Amino acid sequence: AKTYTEEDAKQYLNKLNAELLQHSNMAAIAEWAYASNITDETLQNKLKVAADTARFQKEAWKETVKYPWTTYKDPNVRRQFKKLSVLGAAALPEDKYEKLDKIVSDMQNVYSTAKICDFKNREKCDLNLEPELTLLLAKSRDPEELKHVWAEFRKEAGDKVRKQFVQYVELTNEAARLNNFSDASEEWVKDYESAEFRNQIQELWLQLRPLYEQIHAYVRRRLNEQYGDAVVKKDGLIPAHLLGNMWSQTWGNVYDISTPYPGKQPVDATSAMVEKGFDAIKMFKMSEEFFTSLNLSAMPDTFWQRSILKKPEGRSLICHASAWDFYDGEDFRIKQCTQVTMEQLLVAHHEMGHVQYFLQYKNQPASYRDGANPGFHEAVGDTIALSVSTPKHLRKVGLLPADSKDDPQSELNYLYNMGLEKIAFLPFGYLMDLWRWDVFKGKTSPDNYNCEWWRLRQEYQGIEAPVDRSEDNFDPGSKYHTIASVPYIRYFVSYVIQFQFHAALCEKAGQFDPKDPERMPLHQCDIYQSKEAGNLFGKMLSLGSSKPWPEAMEIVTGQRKMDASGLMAYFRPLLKWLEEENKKTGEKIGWDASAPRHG
Ligand SMILES: C=C(C[SeH])C(=O)N1CCC[C@H]1C(=O)O
Ligand SMILES: [Zn+2]
Repeated sequence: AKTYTEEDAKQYLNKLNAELLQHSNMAAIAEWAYASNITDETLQNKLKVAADTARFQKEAWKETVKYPWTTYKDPNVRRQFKKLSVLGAAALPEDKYEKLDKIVSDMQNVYSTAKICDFKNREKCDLNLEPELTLLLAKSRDPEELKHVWAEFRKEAGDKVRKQFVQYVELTNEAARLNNFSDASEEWVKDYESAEFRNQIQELWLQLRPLYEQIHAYVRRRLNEQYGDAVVKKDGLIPAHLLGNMWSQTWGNVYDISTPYPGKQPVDATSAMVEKGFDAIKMFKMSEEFFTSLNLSAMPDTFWQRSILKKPEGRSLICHASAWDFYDGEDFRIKQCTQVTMEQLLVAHHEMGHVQYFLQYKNQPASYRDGANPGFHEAVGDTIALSVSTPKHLRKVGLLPADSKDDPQSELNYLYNMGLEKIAFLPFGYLMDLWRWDVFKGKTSPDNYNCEWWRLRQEYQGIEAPVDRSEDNFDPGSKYHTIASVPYIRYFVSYVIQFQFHAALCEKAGQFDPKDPERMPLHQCDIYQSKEAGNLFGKMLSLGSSKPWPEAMEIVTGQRKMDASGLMAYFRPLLKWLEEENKKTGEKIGWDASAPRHG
């Protein structure tokens, strides 16, 4: 019989690694072909290649688990076997695997091709989420038009996939149990490698909730001024359609109707980008240049040849922005239906952060080609974008008027605008998987999917639906990650740790001193062209998932915990101002959890 010594195991890992990369490359090519051009044949090809890959993974797994890897001495060998011993969805019988893959593909198709009729011109019925509905929700100040867009999209997207989603939950849980998890929620948090992870997240939310309640109270007051009591009550829940975003997850698009100090220098570079003739390529070239200024990697030629950076005409595709690793060390791509706006410039940096991570760990073995944990992968680009967003940096690159200066009121406006992106997001980033964890555990059953969703939206975000909701609706399914089976707590983690990374890199760049934060405020820091900061970041990025994430965290920040210190330091001046302002206007902070439901 074959022996399974540690030496044998190392040989086995080398052989298996090459095969895994080869299959991952083929699977990525087939997935890209479908996501960038949705047709019956690209779907069939994707399902076939995925089934072949699953068959290979299952065969490999049967061999992998024969190795007594927990007895091996080399922690690196043990760690690779630990990761390779979780087979994932490929553990399902082949017919069920294909059924699950088809369901998720079809749900993405429904979501990505959903179209509605225009509010004003009911004959025009070809409005897509990107770019038309996104633009309407950002720019319209007509509550009735906003309500129409909000409700009609949900009819065409989430409501249409409710039945498939129920089957998706059953199959995903079946796969998790075949991997010895009690349900899919346990498998979804495994990469955080801590039994305390969900408690840590809850602790962070309790620490950050006061900050959220302050900005919520201020925005509610400004929306009440804008739209009146009949549309927005002064002390209740904020109707979801007024917040400038299809999911009310970031509120940057209501900055211009809630500016603390109007008439000061702009904080948004969109008009300058349009004026200077920016296009998608220029936005991504600008992002690449920031990374190379840090002594991090440029994009390989194939990136510019094969990425899709503008929405192609005349075909269906998944527009939701994504970054792709093709696991051959050369082929890395982004697919983004880019619009020329500041918000999209930041999304471009977000996606380029993913590709930078791919590039930094491209020599790691297959099982280590991931973020230290999924939150790390989401935090790379956003960390850089915290520097890019500063008025100082935007002036330096000619995207804000050079003569503008950083007077206290302009600074507050800037911090408020950042708060509308980063603080407003926190409860949404948390509740997405609070809802799904309970669905996978069976605590939330199909007959109260939507009721539970709106209970969480009310409890955590203090928002409500602008029109009546029932179990005929399926609003969670109108969010991409729900129907694409992409976990979401990674973004909550990212929005916390990106400020820890920013504080540490700013310190390294000599732009922040935690012992004297007043001297150089963290929100003014721009690490542009700091090779010291870039080298420190690169040291962590190159590890991939080869070490437990606290070790990766320690490389950058000198300590091993995920904590709110960076975020609180960054927003301290804003919190102080919001508390004073809300006290001055006598705002009620928070909302009644049992406030009567709208409509
Ligand atoms: C841009 C991406 C691709 Se990973 C994304 O899905 N994000 C980035 C921020 C939160 C989340 C969302 O859009 O819901
Ligand atoms: Zn991302």
